[in-house]
Amino acid sequence: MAQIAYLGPAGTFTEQATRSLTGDFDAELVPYETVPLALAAVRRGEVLAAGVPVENSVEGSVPATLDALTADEPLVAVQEALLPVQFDLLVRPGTEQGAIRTVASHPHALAQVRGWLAEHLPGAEARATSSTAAGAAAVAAGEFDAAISAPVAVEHYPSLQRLIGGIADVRDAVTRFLLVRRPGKLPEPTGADRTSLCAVISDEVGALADLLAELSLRGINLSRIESRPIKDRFGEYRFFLDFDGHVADARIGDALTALRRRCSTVRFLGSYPKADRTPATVRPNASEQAFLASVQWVEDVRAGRLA
Ligand SMILES: O=C(O)C(=O)C[C@]1(C(=O)O)C=C[C@@H](O)C=C1
Repeated sequence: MAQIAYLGPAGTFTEQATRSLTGDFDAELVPYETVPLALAAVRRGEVLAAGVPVENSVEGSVPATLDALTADEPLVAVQEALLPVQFDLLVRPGTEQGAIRTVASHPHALAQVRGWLAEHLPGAEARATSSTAAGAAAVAAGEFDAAISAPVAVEHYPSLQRLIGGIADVRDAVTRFLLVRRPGKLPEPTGADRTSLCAVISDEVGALADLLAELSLRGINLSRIESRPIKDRFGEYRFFLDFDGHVADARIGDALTALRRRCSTVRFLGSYPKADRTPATVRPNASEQAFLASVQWVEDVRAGRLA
């Protein structure tokens, strides 16, 4: 049976998302304490893939995931999932709301309930844990008074109880997750795909604008751009780009050849079906037929068949 890593322990949002991503095949889910550890297990071949959180509609990208994706040997995303995110406040039985002095959770989760905590637990101190479920485990162990957890967590920590449910500063908050593997056969194009990559450009006038122009000139819709510092050289950045389309599509392949020439480093991070299955809108002069016909035209000119 395939083993799939996820950010654990049991009861995280990532576990839930990874279960939905691996629902089609027999998989044993293996918890890891951090995203870098889960991705390292994929790189070593200890597990087939890992489910990782990548961005949240309220708090933005998950830096640990972006950094770990590019820190070492290449990995590629093969599937994507979106999960609505609301939280429970878990406590040991008998704990009253007024007695809560410490609240533990993942920093991304704490950021998504900052307003709620200020209003309902103004005296409580927020404590960061490696995941929401790690917060619940710490409360069960008596280290903190309460945890901000995924609604599924209470099933995994029977010594805890839900004091309050449905907590969220933003009602319709969503987190996006990826299933990541070592490079191999890519998912087939579906017409509703996303391509992710990471590019390093030189520090010169217009470099980022020129990179983006390569996409817009080919009618490619950019859905996310994010920069992360390179870390060992102050002022230099990696740009993470997500755009509509599959590397098998002519316009995307053409754009990638241009980016490869323009950027000092390009790392392909996958072409995979979009979770919401919204097809890419492609203008006529960027369609597959338009690209293939223009390549054919150049071949005919080169072969002396056309002028
Ligand atoms: O701690 C968890 O439960 C996670 O799966 C991590 C994570 C995140 O990194 O954003 C996932 C979803 C929520 O947005 C809060 C925390």
